[in-house]
Amino acid sequence: MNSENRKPFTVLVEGNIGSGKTTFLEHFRQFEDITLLTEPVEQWRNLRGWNLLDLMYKDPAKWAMTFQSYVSLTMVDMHLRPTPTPVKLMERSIFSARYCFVENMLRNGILHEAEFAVLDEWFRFIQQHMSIDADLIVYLKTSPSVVHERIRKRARSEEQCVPLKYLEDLHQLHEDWLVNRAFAECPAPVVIIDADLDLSQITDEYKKSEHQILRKAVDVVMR
Ligand SMILES: Cc1cc2cn([C@H]3C[C@H](O)[C@@H](CO)O3)c(=O)nc2[nH]1
Repeated sequence: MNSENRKPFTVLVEGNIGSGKTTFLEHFRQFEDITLLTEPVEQWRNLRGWNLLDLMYKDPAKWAMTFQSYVSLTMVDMHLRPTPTPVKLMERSIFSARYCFVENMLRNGILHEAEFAVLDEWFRFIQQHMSIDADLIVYLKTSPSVVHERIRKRARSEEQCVPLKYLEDLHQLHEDWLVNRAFAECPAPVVIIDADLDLSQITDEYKKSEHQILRKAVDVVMR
C-alpha cells in the first residue's frame, strides 16, 4: 500500500483519438497496486444535462473554449486525486490538453487568440502552483488513417464527423510534443508503443511497456 504522504508513481497514457488508450488502461486492471483513472468523457457528455462534447463538435468556434475549460478542470481533478496505490495510470493529462488539443484549436482558428491566452494562463498557473508532475508517459503512437477507421467503427456519435485532417494535425502535435520535443518541455520520459497493431498483436506491446512501467514504479516506490 502507498504510505499516505508519498506521491504515487504517475504514468500518463497519451495518444490520438482512437489510439487504444482505454484498452491499454484496461490491460492494467489486473494489478491491484495500480489505480486507473480513465478519461472522464461521461462528465464532458453530461455536465448538469449539457453534452459539451457534442456542442463542441457541432459548433467548435462557439463551444471549444467552454469545452476545453471544463476538460482542464476534470484533468486537474484527476492529477490531484489522492491514490491509495503506489502507481497511478491516467488517461491523458493537463499537458495533452494544452500541447495537443488547445494548441490544435488555436492553430486551426477554432480558438480565438484571447481565448487561447486565458487557457494558457490557467495552464501556467496550474503547472506552477499544483503538484501535477508525471513520472512516465506511455505514448500510443498511431497513424491518422488507422485511428480514423477505428473512430468510424467505434461509432461514438459525437465523433462521426471528425475529419482525417483533424486527426493528422493532432498526430503531428503528439509527435512534436512527445517525440520531436519541438515546442514544449516534456514532463517525463516517454515509452513509445506501436498502437497501429490490431488488438490480437498489441498485447505483446503492452507486456513490453508493463515491465518498463512496473520496473520504474518499483524503483520509485522502493526509493
Ligand atoms: C485533455 C484532453 C482530452 C480531450 C479529448 N477531446 C475529445 C477527443 C475525443 O473525441 C473525445 C474523447 O477523448 O474528446 C478533446 O477534444 N480535447 C481534449 N483534451
